[in-house]
Amino acid sequence: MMGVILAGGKSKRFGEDKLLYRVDGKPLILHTTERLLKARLVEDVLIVTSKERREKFEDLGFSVLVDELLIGPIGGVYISLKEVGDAFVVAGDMPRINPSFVDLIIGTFYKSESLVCVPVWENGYMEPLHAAYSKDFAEVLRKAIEREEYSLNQAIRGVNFCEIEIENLPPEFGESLFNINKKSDLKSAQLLGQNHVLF
Ligand SMILES: Nc1nc2c(ncn2[C@@H]2O[C@H](COP(=O)(O)OP(=O)(O)OP(=O)(O)O)[C@@H](O)[C@H]2O)c(=O)[nH]1
Ligand SMILES: [Mg+2]
Repeated sequence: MMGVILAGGKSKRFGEDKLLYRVDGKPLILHTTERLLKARLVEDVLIVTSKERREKFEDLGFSVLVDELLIGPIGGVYISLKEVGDAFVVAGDMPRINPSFVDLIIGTFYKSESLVCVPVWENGYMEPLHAAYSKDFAEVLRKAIEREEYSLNQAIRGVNFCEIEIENLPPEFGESLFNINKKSDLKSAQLLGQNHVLF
């Protein structure tokens, strides 16, 4: 299926466009896309961002879908499913994506009858920005957006979805969910990079 990378956020906590910020010699978003493309079940990737940033990502060599809504991740997921059908969606700020974990989620999705397959922590916390979505979920999202209900988590909880329990998996799969929100998160990203060999 298509890999979709959400890149329409404001990077408020980071203080400048985090997805173009260079980490280990290249923009953060390239770390995310390169890892996502290593998943066997991801055919290609697509960036979903604002009109203003379209060119910046095209210059990096990506296909770009413009998010006119900019109401948060729910809008990016909605537009992608409408445009490309089934998709594996991640946030652009996830430089430690584990391709085997992505394949596990997509494989589980294909075997299930669910509209969404999403990793879930023991405490119930869901990771909707590292999840497989059916094109049929677009209609559910359209209705939620129409009602001005912009919580992706709430929309998922309203349908038949499958949960992938993170704590039951190898610990390096959990690292896949690590994301960069503040400048200080970069330190942990680099440390992980030096100490762990994922594949
Ligand atoms: N297409 C799209 N992507 C979004 C939108 N809002 C957030 N994202 C992306 O979703 C991912 C996770 O969001 P956050 O970690 O909160 O990133 P952010 O919104 O840029 O950062 P903050 O402003 O600090 O919250 C990031 O890759 C964002 O670029 C949106 O309205 N549309
Ligand atoms: Mg984040």
